[in-house]
Amino acid sequence: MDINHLSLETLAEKIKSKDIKPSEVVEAYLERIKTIDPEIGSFLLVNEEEALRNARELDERQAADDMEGELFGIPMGIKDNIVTKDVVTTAASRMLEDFVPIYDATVMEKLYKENPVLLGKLNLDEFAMGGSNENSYFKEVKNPWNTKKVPGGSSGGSAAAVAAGFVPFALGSDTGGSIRQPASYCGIVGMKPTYGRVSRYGLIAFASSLDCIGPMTRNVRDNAKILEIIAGSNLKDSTTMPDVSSDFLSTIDRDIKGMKIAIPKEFVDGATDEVKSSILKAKEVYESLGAVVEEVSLKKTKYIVSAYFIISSSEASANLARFDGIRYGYQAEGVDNLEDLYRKTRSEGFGSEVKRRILLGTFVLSAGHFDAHYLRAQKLRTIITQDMNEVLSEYDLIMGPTTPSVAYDLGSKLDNPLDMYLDDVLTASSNLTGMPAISIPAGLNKEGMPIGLQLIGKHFDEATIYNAAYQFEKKVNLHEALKALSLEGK
Ligand SMILES: NC(=O)C[C@H](N)C(=O)O
Repeated sequence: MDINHLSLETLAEKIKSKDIKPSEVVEAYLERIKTIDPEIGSFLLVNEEEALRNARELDERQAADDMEGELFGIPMGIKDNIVTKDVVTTAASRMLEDFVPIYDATVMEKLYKENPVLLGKLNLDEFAMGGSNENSYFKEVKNPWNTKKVPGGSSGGSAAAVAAGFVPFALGSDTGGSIRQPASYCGIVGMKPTYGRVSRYGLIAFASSLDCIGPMTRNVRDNAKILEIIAGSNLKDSTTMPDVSSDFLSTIDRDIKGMKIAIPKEFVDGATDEVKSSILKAKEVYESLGAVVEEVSLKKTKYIVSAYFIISSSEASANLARFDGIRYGYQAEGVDNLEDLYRKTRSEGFGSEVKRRILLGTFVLSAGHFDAHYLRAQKLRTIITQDMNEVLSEYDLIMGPTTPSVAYDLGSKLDNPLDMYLDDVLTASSNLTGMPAISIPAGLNKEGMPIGLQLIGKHFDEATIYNAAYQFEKKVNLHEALKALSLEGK
């Protein structure tokens, strides 16, 4: 049995029926991480001893038929900007290289109630800023489909780990596309939930009005299961929404006949030919399932990237002010006075992309520039939301590519950050508007690299997204082909 490529659902069943022991599962995953991850770089920390100890405890409980929890014995990996009590959490930054949190993020508390096993913490772009995972202070991540290519970012470690069979599921975070873009590049399923669906308590803040935690999995049902577990309002995050249902699996297999789906022409126009043709094929799949797919126009698409980078950098400059060398984290040595301590700590502790964002954010928030940039970006945010809401008042979903192109060569965009920023054009609108959006595998290009299909839904209507995504996955059945192809032969 190929334990590493079973779905989470099947794995959970096999553990519950005592076909496999939690320790066998955990050992199989750890073994794969040990042999293959040195080539990929997805883990920043493997929690080996603790994971094995935990799994053996679960073995005993399995033997005693005491198997509470929907994730009993299931291994998981967590993006390293989500705090884990007593487990080093770095945000892939020198600033937090030795930071051991004293509490668990709310999503961790929710997961732990279901008895999974934490295998470790996953690599990312420093403080989640980037789209290729090359901005990690520790090491870059490589795409398991082709190790010369980027895995995407910022949740590149999470996406690569799931694609490579190192974990059946991972958590990522998405501020402008950081779950969906790497999911698309690595041929997996990544969901950015509605803003307010999942608590951000314990997520190291990048841009608080945009950040969302979400699941990354190899198939749609597993994804819905994890979101059901981590969703819910929470007193520690006042932006979470009370009283919304988080039941996605009971409606996931509904017939989608008559579902109305919009394809914005601006989303397809900017994509490469191979991505375009894959999305047009997806359109045909939806039509064959009885959905009505129509072209629409989202005229404000051209403003998305500028509004996103101005707002996210402004918020980042405020959020990252706390890293001053005094409270916690890295502290520079050999300083003369307080001013010097701040300057040296921040110069040495942050990488160049993080500094770029702090500088940009501080600039646009400063007197004289606030109205011209920050305020205008906020107005654009409202206009973009109106534009999208208008379409979603007539359609159930918006579909299009997740990214304009497939994963590119490592190093190829490092000298041109703007080029990398432009990759967020199709994903950042869901962050600006707070809408939920998923990326699912739609096909492969000639070189065998995955292409992602994005479905965007109405606020708090993840159920419709999962329903449409699952029907597509069943019809196309690509994930079976995907698991065979990724890391060919390994
Ligand atoms: N965190 C994200 O969603 C990443 C986005 N590409 C950015 O660099 O801001």
